[in-house]
Amino acid sequence: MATGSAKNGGAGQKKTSQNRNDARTLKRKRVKDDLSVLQSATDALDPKNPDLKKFTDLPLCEPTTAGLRDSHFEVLTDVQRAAIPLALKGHDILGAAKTGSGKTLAFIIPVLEKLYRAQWTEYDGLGALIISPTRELAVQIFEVLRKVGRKHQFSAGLVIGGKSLKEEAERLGRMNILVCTPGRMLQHLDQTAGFDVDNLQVLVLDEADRIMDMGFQSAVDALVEHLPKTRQTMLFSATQSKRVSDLARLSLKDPEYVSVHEAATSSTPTNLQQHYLVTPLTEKLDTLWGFLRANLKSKIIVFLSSGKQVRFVFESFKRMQPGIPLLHLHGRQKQMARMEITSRFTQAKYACLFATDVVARGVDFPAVDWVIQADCPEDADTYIHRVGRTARYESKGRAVLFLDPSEEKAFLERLEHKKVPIERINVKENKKKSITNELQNLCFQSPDLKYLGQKAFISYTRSIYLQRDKAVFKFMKLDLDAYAASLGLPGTPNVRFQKGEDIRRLKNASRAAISSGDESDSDGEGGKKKSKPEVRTKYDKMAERQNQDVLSSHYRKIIEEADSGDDDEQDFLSVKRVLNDDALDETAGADATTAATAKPKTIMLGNQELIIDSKRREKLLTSKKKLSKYMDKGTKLVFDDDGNAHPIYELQNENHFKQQGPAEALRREFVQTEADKVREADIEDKQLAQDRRREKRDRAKARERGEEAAAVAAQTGTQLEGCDADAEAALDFLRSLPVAGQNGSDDEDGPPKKRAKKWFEDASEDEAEALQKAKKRKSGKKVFEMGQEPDNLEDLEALAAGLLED
Ligand SMILES: Nc1ncnc2c1ncn2[C@@H]1O[C@H](COP(=O)(O)OP(=O)(O)OP(=O)(O)O)[C@@H](O)[C@H]1O
Repeated sequence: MATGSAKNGGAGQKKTSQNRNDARTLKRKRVKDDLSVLQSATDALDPKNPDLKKFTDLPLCEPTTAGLRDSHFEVLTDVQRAAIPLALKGHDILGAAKTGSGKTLAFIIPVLEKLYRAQWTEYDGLGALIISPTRELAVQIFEVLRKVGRKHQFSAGLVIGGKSLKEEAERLGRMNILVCTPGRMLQHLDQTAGFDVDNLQVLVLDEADRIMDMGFQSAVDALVEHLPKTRQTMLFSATQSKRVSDLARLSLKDPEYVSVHEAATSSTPTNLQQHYLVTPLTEKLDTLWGFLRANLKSKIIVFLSSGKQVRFVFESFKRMQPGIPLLHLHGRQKQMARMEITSRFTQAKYACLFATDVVARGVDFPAVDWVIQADCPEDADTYIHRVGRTARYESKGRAVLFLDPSEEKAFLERLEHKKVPIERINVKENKKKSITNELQNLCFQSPDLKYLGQKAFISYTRSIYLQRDKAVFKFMKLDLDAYAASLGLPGTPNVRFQKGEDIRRLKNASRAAISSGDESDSDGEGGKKKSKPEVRTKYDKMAERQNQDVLSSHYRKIIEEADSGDDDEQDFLSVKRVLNDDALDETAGADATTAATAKPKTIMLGNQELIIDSKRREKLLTSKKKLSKYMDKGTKLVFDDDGNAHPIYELQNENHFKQQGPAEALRREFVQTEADKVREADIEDKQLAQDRRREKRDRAKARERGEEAAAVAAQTGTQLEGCDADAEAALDFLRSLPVAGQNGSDDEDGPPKKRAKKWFEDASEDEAEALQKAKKRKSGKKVFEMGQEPDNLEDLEALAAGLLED
């Protein structure tokens, strides 16, 4: 039975496996047929067909179609309609379309289709590489890929750093599609053994113009060197570079230019309202604060030029509590923090995010109402990307650009050239409010905030100085002192140019040139500028005076950083504090003198020069008591019988001294007299000691007599009730007696006094005492030390015996 059944089972198994093979063959055939249908449909596809409206109109495989359907994507956007058919046909693509127009899907769908059609499996290795300039954007692309590609069997990974290289490397080998940032990817290509990209089918560069520009140039060049030339390449951005050199570097083959909005009247979304307002640099924070207070029920992104600006504005505004949740994001934050903030802002209904250009490109925050560019962007392209964070897809949005009067003309020309429609608005006069006082208070109360303010000041000044477009960013026109004051700083950080050049001097030099007509682009403003007398506020003085100790470590840090030269920023600029306070004069050194201001008032007090640099000092001059510390301390005098004053130690008149006799004889006479005095004092001391010993003996005899009387009373039976009471009475009596070595004055209550050691005390006295005690110890008797008190009867006996022996 067992065998038979086994036989039957074997036949059944054979049949099942036969069926499975048949099913597999059938499936393979079906897929092959599907693929050939798909391919013929793709070949027959007319990319310019105006009837292509929906994703279902495209020759897409079932998993992609299902993924799109489940993600509720139905209708093609312009860029998708133009780019996807060309990409499906295998063309290299150079795609440019407005922000928020759906470029991500325009490359993700062709990527999925390409690998599906190649029947890519896990054994084929890496099939597609998508590169993004920022981590935030990479994460977002990865999310879209996961959503739309959910019905596919491909494995996909995110390589953006933030994890150990080893951890990432272990998983790389199994990935079919990777979304990455250029630097991290290059690191893997160089260092991860067995990571093979020879088979790569598609390379995508999102925000290609950014990836191709200076910052990533070398990383991208090195990366492309690892990739096979046979791949398909797609480049997308809202502001596309068509530079031949860039395209050559990526070895694009006859790329198709997809520029769907080229003919449009504007390069920004039509549902975006754009405005600018002219606000001097010194009033920028006032304007920003006023704007936030007026838009508490909004979702706002505020772009600033550097991480340091972001931190300072975020920290100071947070302390002033505007009434809207504040967040901040910049590239120096840890990866986890960046992701956390991104997700919090995504979910928030009302919030204000202060950010650098790290989120200027590609990031798709939902429902942003306002984009504020508080610092002018470096160029019109950056402007377009920043404003593109609102009015995405079909939603509406508003953007406001803050311009300094010196930036207005040239930057508006740049925007016009790029077809950006923008209108001027003004801040209502009654809404204007200065927050300088609040900022000054905050900087005074918090040295950390002041430190951030100084860093923000330096980084802003530096960024303006380094800008390429000198027609827009006129460093020489900045009023640095007023700008520093507007940040709440008690003084203008002394910004230094590399290799000891002082920017202040540099500015002054060119102002001189302007006034003599040397600068061609001068509009006369620089020449008109007069050097204002330096006004120091109450806060300046308070901060200088009171914060100096707390801040010294910060300043040391700034100066050390500048000296060490490991911070690229500090390579270029550094801050040296201008120290006015006397206490810090030493540290200020020669450098401070370069920035020294008007010479302060001084007065002479005795032979001291007192600097009057504050009201406090001036007030001090009215108080005699306080002044006394600056006056001479005076000399002590003694008066002789005739009432004449003499110093305590007065040198004798030399002639008078000589008349008294030879110096050696006088010296000997003096020594002899002093020695006699000491001898007499010694005799007196010895006599005193003898008297004390005698007193002691007398007291001991008196005590002895008392005890004898007590013993006689005991023998005669004169016993009172309660012997304990007797013992206690005896104790009291004995306690009242002076113990060995104590004189009468030590009889008082209270702790025993330490005997003062006399000068020239006879050591033999101590030794004799010590000898006696040793003898008593040897004899096994209890020894009482000076000041010790008897506690019980046994102690009393010992004490009495000791007294008798004395
Ligand atoms: N066909 C579509 N139907 C509906 N919504 C879409 C479609 N395509 C894209 N979107 C949505 O439009 C928004 C913007 O898309 P996407 O981020 O791809 O824009 P983009 O062109 O890459 O923008 P940017 O230039 O700023 O990077 C996203 O929220 C996306 O989900």
